[in-house]
Amino acid sequence: MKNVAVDVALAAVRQGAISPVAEPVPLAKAMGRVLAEAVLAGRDQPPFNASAMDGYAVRRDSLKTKAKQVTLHVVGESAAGRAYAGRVAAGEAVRIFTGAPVPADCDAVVIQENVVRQADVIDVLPDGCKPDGPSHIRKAGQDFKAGDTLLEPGQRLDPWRLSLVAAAGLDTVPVRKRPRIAVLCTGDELVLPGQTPKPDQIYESASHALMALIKQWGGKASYLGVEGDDARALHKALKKTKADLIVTVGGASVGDYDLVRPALEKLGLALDFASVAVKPGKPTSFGRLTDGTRILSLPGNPASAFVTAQLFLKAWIEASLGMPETSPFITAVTQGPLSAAGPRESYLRAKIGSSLQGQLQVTAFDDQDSSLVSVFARADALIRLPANTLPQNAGARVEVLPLDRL
Ligand SMILES: Nc1nc2c(c(=O)[nH]1)N[C@H]1C(S)=C(S)[C@@H](COP(=O)(O)OP(=O)(O)OC[C@H]3O[C@@H](n4cnc5c(N)ncnc54)[C@H](O)[C@@H]3O)O[C@H]1N2
Ligand code: MOO
Repeated sequence: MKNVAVDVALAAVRQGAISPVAEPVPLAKAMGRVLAEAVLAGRDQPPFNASAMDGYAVRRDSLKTKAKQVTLHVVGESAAGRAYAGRVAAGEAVRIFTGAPVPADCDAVVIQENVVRQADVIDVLPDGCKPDGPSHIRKAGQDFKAGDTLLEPGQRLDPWRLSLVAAAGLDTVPVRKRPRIAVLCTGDELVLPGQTPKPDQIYESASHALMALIKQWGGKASYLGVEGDDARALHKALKKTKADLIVTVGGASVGDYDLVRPALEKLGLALDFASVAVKPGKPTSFGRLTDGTRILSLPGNPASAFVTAQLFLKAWIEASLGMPETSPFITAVTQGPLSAAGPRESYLRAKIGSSLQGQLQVTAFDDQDSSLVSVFARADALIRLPANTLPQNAGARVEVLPLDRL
């Protein structure tokens, strides 16, 4: 397959994912990891009828009266973690606190604001005696019930899902192993930040973003550094790398110094596709080496590398973690006119906002050159224009891919 459409490339990348492997991790280290198994509830939550307020647990029929207020005897106390185990008869009450088990005989809690207490006697004021008033009781299992599936395999653990795992009582979670991804940059013109560039050199700026994105998306990133435009050195660096996926950056196009492909071919590269009809990012390729290592070659222009990473690297990682395929797109209205797309599916760096009417709006940056690092640093979304999209007027609805900004 030579030059393929984005959806064809995406299908090939997902097809080329590695098989997910499970490993247990402590809950404290599970943030961002993807579940290998469903999380089931072992017991009801709450496990007992619990008071939602501080006050007095009573039998509702004790509150039925024609008088203005009811007098009850306080026979005990139920605190969170220290239940009252005795019986409660009509005319009796138990002092109770938020989160404490409601005694078996009681079916309502009168909040303490509606009570006047003297020693072991309470007078329930009229506001506390309403027969159809709230019970202030959280029923056992209101949150979830024993046996419920709380989380599905393939779901990523975020702070709120971690809380749910903790509420189910698990201290260890079965998650999918993070695929190992090595990033190699190429080009004689590149020096590392902190080094002194010659007048014809620039700083290597793509790998830091790619490594951070790999980690955010669930991979284990390692940096192979920068190799110059030297076929033998490239071959050597690639040959000794142990990874599930090697991401190369730069040297992917058709110039005399685009030496990544020949170096990979010496290692038995079999390509699924050699380039993609996408702008930016055309010189993106994917395949595997004889030893099974997957190869994703991204173009060197930073914006091209970041757009193709967003599309293909993310999809590969998610498929290798066994995550379900979901569409990342939302719809918004373009604030300005947009030029025609041309024969490649196009991704414009853009900023999302909202109008006074609450409509989601998106504004493409004027300069869409694929070398621009500064524009990506300001963008929070990509506008997707299918191949051959005609010029769009301001106000047209467009598909938008929000970036995973922190
Ligand atoms: N005659 C043609 N020329 C080009 C074509 C083409 O089809 N025919 N394609 C163009 C397109 S599209 C792109 S995108 C670029 C990509 O080329 P490469 O992947 O070979 O990338 P390089 O030439 O190595 O670098 C391009 C550009 O990016 C800078 N770069 C590279 N790596 C980094 C890095 N890690 N950090 C910062 N900047 C980096 C590099 O200095 C170049 O300026 O090819 C077009 N040419
Ligand atoms: O595809 Mo290149 O990435 O257009 O600049």
